[in-house]
Amino acid sequence: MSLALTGVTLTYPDGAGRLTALDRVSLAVPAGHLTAVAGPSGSGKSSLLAVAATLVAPDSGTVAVGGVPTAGLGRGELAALRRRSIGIVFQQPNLLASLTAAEQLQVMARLDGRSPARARPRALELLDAVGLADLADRRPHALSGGQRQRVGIARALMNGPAVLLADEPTSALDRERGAAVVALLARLTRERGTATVLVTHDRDHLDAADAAAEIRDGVLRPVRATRAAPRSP
Ligand SMILES: Nc1ncnc2c1ncn2[C@@H]1O[C@H](COP(=O)(O)OP(=O)(O)OP(=O)(O)O)[C@@H](O)[C@H]1O
Repeated sequence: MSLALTGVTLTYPDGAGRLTALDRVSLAVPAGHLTAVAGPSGSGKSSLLAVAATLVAPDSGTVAVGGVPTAGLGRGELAALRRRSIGIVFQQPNLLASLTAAEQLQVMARLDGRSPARARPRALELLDAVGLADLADRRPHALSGGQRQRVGIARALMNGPAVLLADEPTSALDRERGAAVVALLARLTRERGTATVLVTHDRDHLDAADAAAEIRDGVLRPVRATRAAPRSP
């Protein structure tokens, strides 16, 4: 299993007591599968991704990324695991204003201690995969919101992660462009073999996923078991 959360409970301080953000959550995502998790505001979606991204350690339960249990790892080892094995797509892509689309991706290689210049062919290949081959040298101000989000998705794949985590990547887009971004995530998940988790408040996006779950008050419930995703025509 490329991503496995088992019995994960996460609490936050809340006045004199604790607020349970995740309540014994288990989630297993194999390589090449997209799991979508829908839930209303405050249900625990961001907390779920933060734990899966190894940014927050759970109070109890275990997280394994690419088959590696994270519990015994130190800060440096966790940071290396995140750089190499986890890609994150944010609500807003937060692109750097002065860099072109290709350079946004090449920066990822630099952060991993590799040459940005040598990473350019891979950056161009990924921009092609997200439908932006012709826009590689555009800066963010000259890209639409949907195009910027596609750059964010390509950037998340730059280091060839085993796990791809997408935090409401459609929230700043209209319905049509949002659906296109989810379809793109589903296709890239199959093509690149990532274990992908998409969290969303929009239940309509569940249909595009291989497996669907719902989260409420920190409790995760499957709404549809794993099935083969519909193939795009
Ligand atoms: N750092 C924190 N300290 C205390 N409570 C927190 C903290 N972060 C989140 N919470 C609480 O934990 C619960 C789950 O929050 P979380 O951000 O995971 O929900 P969400 O589903 O992502 O919400 P949204 O869709 O609004 O982003 C909420 O009740 C929230 O108020």
